[in-house]
Amino acid sequence: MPAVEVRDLQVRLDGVPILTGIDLTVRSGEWVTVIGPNGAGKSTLLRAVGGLLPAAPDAVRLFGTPLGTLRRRDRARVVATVAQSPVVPPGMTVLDYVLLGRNPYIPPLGRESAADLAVVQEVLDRLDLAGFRGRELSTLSGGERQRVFLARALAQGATLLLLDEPTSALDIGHQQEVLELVDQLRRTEGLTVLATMHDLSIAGEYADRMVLLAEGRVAATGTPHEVLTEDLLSHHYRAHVKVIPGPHGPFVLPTRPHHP
Ligand SMILES: Nc1ncnc2c1ncn2[C@@H]1O[C@H](COP(=O)(O)OP(=O)(O)OP(=O)(O)O)[C@@H](O)[C@H]1O
Repeated sequence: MPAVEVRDLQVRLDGVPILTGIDLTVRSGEWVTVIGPNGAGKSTLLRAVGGLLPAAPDAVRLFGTPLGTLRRRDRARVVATVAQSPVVPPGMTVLDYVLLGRNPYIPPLGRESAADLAVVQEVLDRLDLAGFRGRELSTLSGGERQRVFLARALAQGATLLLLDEPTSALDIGHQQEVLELVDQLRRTEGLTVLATMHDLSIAGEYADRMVLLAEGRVAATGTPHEVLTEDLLSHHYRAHVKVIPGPHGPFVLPTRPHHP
């Protein structure tokens, strides 16, 4: 059974059509990355799949269950989202923020258990964040904060991870560390990943399949080799690029246009 099934998804925001006729299947254990120019609708698609938009709940099924029939708490055990700029409650420490990921497991009016704290500590260790436990989020650098957002999602223990630009603020070392960790969790814990990324070479290295969105519609879908082509990218991004083969996927290099 697929982890994500999207059929003919239409999203309008404030009367404006943002996504039109989107079909998308993500198999269990697969890593699918959505690419596309600014404003194409990538974040909106992830928000719709994560149940964060009221639009068309019947157009999305998670592990066979229509999204609209899942209660919030049950949904949170199935799908965890790392948004581009999550809202952070003022004054909150890293530990308390990552503990929010355990909310779906804490009984109403109850407190976190020792097991919840152990899960959080393990995630903090894995993401190189143990030394930041007591720090207020507002005092962290952009990259440190981005790792904390991912930590909260991993602490949630959901099988489907939605990552909206998870590495945009990270240096190349931390980019690799975070993406390798997610890929390792995918292989060892059977996580399914649906991500958006602007770095096309990195996107192609990690994804099994890619979806190119343009103006709210699916313009292409397939393996990184099928989607990351000079023709498709120059047409939809209006960019001059060179695509060269790499060991884990094509490398996409922006090149300056020729001037006569
Ligand atoms: N409430 C709204 N009303 C009207 N238009 C909206 C609303 N919210 C988002 N949009 C528009 O929807 C389009 C898609 O936005 P979205 O954030 O999904 O794009 P994206 O592909 O993730 O872009 P980026 O690469 O810049 O992050 C944009 O043109 C945006 O301006």
